[in-house]
Amino acid sequence: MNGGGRRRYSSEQLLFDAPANAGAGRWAQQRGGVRRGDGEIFVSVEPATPARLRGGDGAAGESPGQRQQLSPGLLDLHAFDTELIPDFQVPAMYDGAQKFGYAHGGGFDDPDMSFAANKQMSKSTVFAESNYLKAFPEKEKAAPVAKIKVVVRKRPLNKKEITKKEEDIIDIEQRSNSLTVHETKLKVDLTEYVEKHEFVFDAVLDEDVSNDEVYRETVEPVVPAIFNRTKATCFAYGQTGSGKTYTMRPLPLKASQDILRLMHHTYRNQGFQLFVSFFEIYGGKLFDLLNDRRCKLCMREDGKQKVCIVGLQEYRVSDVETIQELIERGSATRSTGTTGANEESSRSHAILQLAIKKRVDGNDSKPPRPVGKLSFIDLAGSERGADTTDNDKQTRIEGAEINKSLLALKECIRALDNDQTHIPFRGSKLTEVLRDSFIGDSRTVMISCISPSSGSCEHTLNTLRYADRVKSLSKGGNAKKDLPLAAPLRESSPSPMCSVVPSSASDVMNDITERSNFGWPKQQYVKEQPAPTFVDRLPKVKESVEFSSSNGGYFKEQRSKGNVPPNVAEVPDTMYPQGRQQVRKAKDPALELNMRSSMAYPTRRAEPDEEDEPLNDLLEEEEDLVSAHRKQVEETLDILREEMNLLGEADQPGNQLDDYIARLSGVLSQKAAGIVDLQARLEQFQRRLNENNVLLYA
Ligand SMILES: Nc1ncnc2c1ncn2[C@@H]1O[C@H](COP(=O)(O)OP(=O)(O)OP(=O)(O)O)[C@@H](O)[C@H]1O
Repeated sequence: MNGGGRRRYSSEQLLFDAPANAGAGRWAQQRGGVRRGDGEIFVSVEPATPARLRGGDGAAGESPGQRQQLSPGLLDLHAFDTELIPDFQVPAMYDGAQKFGYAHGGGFDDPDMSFAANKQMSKSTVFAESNYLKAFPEKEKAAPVAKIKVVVRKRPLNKKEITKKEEDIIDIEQRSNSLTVHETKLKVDLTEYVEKHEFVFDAVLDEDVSNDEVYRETVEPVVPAIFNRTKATCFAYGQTGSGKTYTMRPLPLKASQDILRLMHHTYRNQGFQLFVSFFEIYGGKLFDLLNDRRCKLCMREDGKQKVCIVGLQEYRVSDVETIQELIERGSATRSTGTTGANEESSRSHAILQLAIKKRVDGNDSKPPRPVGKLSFIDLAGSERGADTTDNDKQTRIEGAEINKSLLALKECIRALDNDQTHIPFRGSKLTEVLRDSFIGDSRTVMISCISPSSGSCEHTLNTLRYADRVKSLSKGGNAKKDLPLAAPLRESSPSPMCSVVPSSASDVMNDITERSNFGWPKQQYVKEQPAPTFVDRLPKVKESVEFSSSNGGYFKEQRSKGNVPPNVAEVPDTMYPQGRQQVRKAKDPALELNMRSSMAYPTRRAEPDEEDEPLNDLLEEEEDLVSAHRKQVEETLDILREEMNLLGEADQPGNQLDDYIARLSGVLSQKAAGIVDLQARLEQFQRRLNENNVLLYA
């Protein structure tokens, strides 16, 4: 499809390209001050005004057809024509958004680095941007659109992290789309060393990149495609507080502006219409955020296994102001809570969909035909699973549910990765709802949000590994994997990243990648390197410790190799390859001292007895965890058998629906309980490792 060795997807080979994760964010934080009257059908006609949004009298000039644009409460998520279309060249939106009014740092961007929680999009900006419609250039250029694009965005250190003197451990190399995580680790003898993890993605965005730039890098290129029957999905994934909501919040509005611009210019008089819906998945249930979560939505499958959301309201919109008000209203209704890392953390997955439909035969009385769709998903935080053991019951239930959907997402990704014909979309509400967005002609943009702080290192690595896995989907599984850096760095030329084949997404999106410098010359874009205050290039020493990446038997393995306790803490020479000076920022002398001391090589030989006691405990706990895992796998197999029987019986004529529902419900609860239990054990073990200052590969 996209050439360059990219995997081809057909409607049989269901595509699920997104990794997932979760977040809490609010696309807009405050109520927009505009409410729809109870039970009223909201119709927006152009140009809509807030008064109309209140559902008051129909505006002059509306046609009767326009006044009945609320969809009939049954949104067929699969109503799109899934016939595959060849790769197409879609028209680019326009030449440089800045030219038409997207000023840097203005509009919906948030230049405030102090992390103010509630940020409002300025009304004046919105109204001003409506005027861009008039300025839309006739000239268009063709731009290929990658099937999957994985972008990483690093946020700045926040006040709390700065106060705690946490280090920024992420180096971003925008020119090569690579980033490096510097992880401080402890050997089993408690000596420290720094391990580098390098990743390459389709784009990496550092803390200075604005939301406008994020939009241009991620969603803008796919917008024109949805006029060509494409379903595009944009996800934010990352740990709590990593910036998912901050990143996602402005995107739908910016996309709506571009969609309207295309509707009013390129596709003028072609009968296209734009519809907005906004719902959340909370506790495994669906709620309409544009209906004040008043009633629970039902997801149904029709005879053709198409998923429909019964009761979800869709609003036809034709101006930016109305869309903004709807987004604000939905965002304000969204479920949020507090986590350790984020005071206003999303508890739900929020899904905002912009659907393009077309009038049938220019006739307003017939329901318009779905053409394409753009979905924005702000997922709940990826480590919310930790809450399952630490918090109150409600939080634990939320955590379990979030875990379930994230696990289901992973399962879908794994299944796609293995070219399985059956993709387990039914694993969670989230994957069920998203199913149609990943089959047929789809485009997926995943934005992995990461925190720069040393305290978040483990979560950051998890997020990046997840992103890496998704990226590998887009290129037939040969993505550069996150490696402990030993062999590849030693064997490769001075700059290991040079040896990395660019991702196929990058191949396909050459001109977009060119624009990853966001429209201005690369030179300008690259941050000026501060004068190095500390160069942590290590002396070349012989690597003597091998690390096992397998979870089971790490300690045993170390012991059998005689590495416990190790004689001398040696640092693999490959961690900081010669020929490439790793410049890191030492923020103050104390920190510099710290960094230096973390590089020191203690030579004290630990007494075996000193080391053995905690180690034996850990060994025992490790064994317990592995046994529990084994037991869980066995139980899962039993459950699977039970499910197969259940399905077999369900296919028999005259089967009892009640019995089926009850048994299925039991099976699912059992499954979920097993996973939650194992997760709790795993977290307990991780905590113990941390208490003992032992860090392992994730
Ligand atoms: N790139 C950024 N620049 C400045 N501030 C940011 C950036 N990213 C995030 N923030 C700030 O960090 C805080 C947490 O961000 P946000 O709520 O988006 O995280 P989240 O990933 O959605 O968290 P959760 O999963 O808990 O909902 C917010 O106050 C936000 O304003």
